[in-house]
Amino acid sequence: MQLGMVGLGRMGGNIVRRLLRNGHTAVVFDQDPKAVAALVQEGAVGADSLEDFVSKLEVPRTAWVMLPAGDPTEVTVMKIAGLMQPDDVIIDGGNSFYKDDIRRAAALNEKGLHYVDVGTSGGVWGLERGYCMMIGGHKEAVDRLDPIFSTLAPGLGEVPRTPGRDGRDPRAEHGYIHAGPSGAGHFVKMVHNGIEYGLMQAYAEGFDILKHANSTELPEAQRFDLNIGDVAEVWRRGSVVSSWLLDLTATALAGDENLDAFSGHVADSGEGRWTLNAAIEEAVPAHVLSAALYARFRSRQGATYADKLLSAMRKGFGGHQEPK
Ligand SMILES: O=C(O)[C@H](O)[C@@H](O)[C@H](O)[C@H](O)COP(=O)(O)O
Repeated sequence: MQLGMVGLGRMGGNIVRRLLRNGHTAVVFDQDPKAVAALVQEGAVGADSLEDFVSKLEVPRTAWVMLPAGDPTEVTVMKIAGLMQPDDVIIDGGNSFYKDDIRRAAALNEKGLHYVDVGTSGGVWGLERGYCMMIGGHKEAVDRLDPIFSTLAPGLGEVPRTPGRDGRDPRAEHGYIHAGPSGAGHFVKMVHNGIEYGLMQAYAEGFDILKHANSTELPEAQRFDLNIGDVAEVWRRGSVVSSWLLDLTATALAGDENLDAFSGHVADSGEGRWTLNAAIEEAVPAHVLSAALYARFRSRQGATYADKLLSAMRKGFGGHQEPK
């Protein structure tokens, strides 16, 4: 099947590669002509503008937009929509806010176009391992795109089948779901990323405690000089907390246990905040996910104003002096 791809960064470029390697064809466009040229070398058809891109797509057209969420995606989706014909499909595969999907889908549906939101997980490993996809949109469009999704997905692989799933939608165990109408795909991906923050924070805090087990604050007999790289490694083997995030942790610690290459400043691109907004709108308690998001904010500050205020209060009621 032919797919058009706009945005040939780490995700878009590798999605096209995985499709080309598995017998599909692709038309590609990026602001950077070098990114286009690289994929043309690998068998894609290149385009030098969005107009050229749309003109090279087979009817009914399928254009996947893989750009940063917000303005870049909004502007590109709307521009492509203006160039397309009824029954064509635009896929937003980035990490868009689900309410933007709902709005965009309604605007595109008025023109007879389909809008499909695809939450895509797998990062730079997706080319080889496949991408986990959470899809929202009209059944007709999602079903039409099945050859693309089934190729991009990891497939059954070596993951043992879940007992009791016989007779259920087989797409889930192949690594993709049609979650519901427009926005549902990115809604599920948003919560996935909220959980990602919480899991990452849990590992980070646990390893911090292990790393400081030799603290001079502790009685000497209770100090442990632990090899935390080995702890990460052993937990990968049969422990309850084994996971891919732990695998990545073990790899990082095997490279440099002190993590000197990192400043400790941790960014966030929106999904964790949106997950908490959803929790508030649903009145669902989300203690861990909130704490994980705030830990990221905290990582970007030294001593905060709040910390100084805590010191001021301790000094006030107890005469405790904190060194400046
Ligand atoms: O599932 C994934 O493959 C990742 O979650 C991916 O989507 C991306 O790496 C995150 O968006 C980073 O999110 P933060 O910048 O918010 O950590």
